[in-house]
Amino acid sequence: MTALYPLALKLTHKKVLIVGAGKVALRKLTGLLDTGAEITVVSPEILPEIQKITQIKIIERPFESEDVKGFHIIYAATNQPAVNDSVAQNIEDWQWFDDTANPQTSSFYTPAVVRVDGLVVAISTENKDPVRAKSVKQKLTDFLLGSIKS
Ligand SMILES: C[C@@]1(CC(=O)O)C2=NC(=C\c3[nH]c(c(CCC(=O)O)c3CC(=O)O)Cc3[nH]c(c(CC(=O)O)c3CCC(=O)O)/C=C3\N/C(=C\2)[C@@H](CCC(=O)O)[C@]3(C)CC(=O)O)/[C@H]1CCC(=O)O
Ligand SMILES: NC(=O)c1ccc[n+]([C@@H]2O[C@H](COP(=O)([O-])OP(=O)(O)OC[C@H]3O[C@@H](n4cnc5c(N)ncnc54)[C@H](O)[C@@H]3O)[C@@H](O)[C@H]2O)c1
Repeated sequence: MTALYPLALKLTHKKVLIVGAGKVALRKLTGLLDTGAEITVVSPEILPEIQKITQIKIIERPFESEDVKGFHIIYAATNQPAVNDSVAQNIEDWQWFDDTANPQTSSFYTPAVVRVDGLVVAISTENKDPVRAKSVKQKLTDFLLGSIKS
């Protein structure tokens, strides 16, 4: 596999679309909320925790192919692989796309992120072991918090 390339992106005023509004979508949203991105969610059913978020636009219906137009970053996070695939098929070359359940069609993956004392550390397993990314995040957080105290 070719090497992945990490970036620290400024997302202020960038347009982000999340297709689906379940548990995975909520996790992506949680990571994006403080970034200044302009976030839209499209999904027929919306988790109550997502419904409560005031600074995002919610479109309460199934995905339509035109929805991806103009978005810089698009996540497919539905529980329907065929819907995620139809999002992928409408992505243009300049758009960044993450099918949260399909590395083949994705052009990036979402890392686990640690923010401690002015450091931002992103941990990726190159999509091989997300649970390991979560566990390394916890250990690194404990280590960094410990190193601040000492
Ligand atoms: C790091 C984190 C960031 C985030 O999501 O924001 C993240 N997953 C997290 C948690 C988590 N993921 C899963 C569980 C349930 C475990 C269980 O069942 O016990 C939990 C734990 C939980 O939920 O607590 C399962 C899982 N995840 C993926 C699949 C594959 C699939 O669906 O096919 C499966 C099913 C696997 C299976 O069933 O075998 C795929 C992806 N998960 C990624 C990221 C990307 C790759 C990152 C990398 O390179 O390592 C990618 C490709 C999605 C993407 O790129 O968007 C976040 C850490 C939370 C934190 O920060 O605390
Ligand atoms: N990336 C990860 O970390 C991870 C972890 C576990 C599972 N998964 C995968 O992600 C999928 C989603 O998981 P979840 O727990 O969020 O599921 P979920 O059931 O909580 O949510 C699915 C969402 O998709 C929406 N949806 C269904 N059809 C749609 C359509 N036509 N248009 C737009 N939205 C539509 C539903 O309304 C719902 O909001 C799972 O099926 C699994 O394959 C990924």
